[in-house]
Amino acid sequence: MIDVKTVGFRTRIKFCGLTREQDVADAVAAGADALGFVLWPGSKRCVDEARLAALAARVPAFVTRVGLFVDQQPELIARCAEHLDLLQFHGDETPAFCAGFGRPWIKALRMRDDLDLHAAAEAYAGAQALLLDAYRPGVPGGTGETFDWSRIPANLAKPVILAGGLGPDNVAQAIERVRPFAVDVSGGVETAPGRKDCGLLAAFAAAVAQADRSHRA
Ligand SMILES: O=C(O)c1ccccc1N[C@@H]1O[C@H](COP(=O)(O)O)[C@@H](O)[C@H]1O
Repeated sequence: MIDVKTVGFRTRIKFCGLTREQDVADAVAAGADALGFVLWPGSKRCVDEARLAALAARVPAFVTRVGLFVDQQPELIARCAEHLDLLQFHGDETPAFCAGFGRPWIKALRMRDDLDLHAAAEAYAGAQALLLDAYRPGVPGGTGETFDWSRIPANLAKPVILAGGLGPDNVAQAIERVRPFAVDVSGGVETAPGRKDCGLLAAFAAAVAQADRSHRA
């Protein structure tokens, strides 16, 4: 397991749900480590394969291109993977399904009351990390809601990507409480679904950097 308390550690940032070239540029300028593209048609942030290709081509080296899927056809995922560095599975995909595309992957888990995180970490042992998001029945993600961060055990066997209702105003508190490997945000840096705001992207990244500095002090 990664020791996030190591001197020099910095909390990684994933901005998710990008749909516009300018937002890609703004997110990279703000200091993004990863950019997420939603391929699930049920989302207002969904991009089709052509848009994915166009946006992914704008992402510079050393910034990870992440594709988000919710229980989708393997043929679509395989085609999209050509433009992606990492796959994010946000539905009920099995570990075997997630591992079937020859790409690194992460598994999103929605924090339902009965979720056993240790068991999930064991089941999804092949994942690069677990992304933890709020649970709302019938909605696979992107709810803009937080969850009880104290439910995340410190000794989980996988790196944690904390998501769900984060924004410039609460991300520092979230980092202080959880010490995740990375934070993931969509709605908290938008003016409308799929439309990121340059100022909010920068404010979010600044809040993460400030939280990291406070931790080291
Ligand atoms: O963003 C979406 O529309 C979406 C749809 C379906 C599954 C996941 C989705 N987004 C993911 O949810 C987290 C949390 O979103 P928010 O910050 O609370 O708005 C987001 O980071 C995406 O990874």
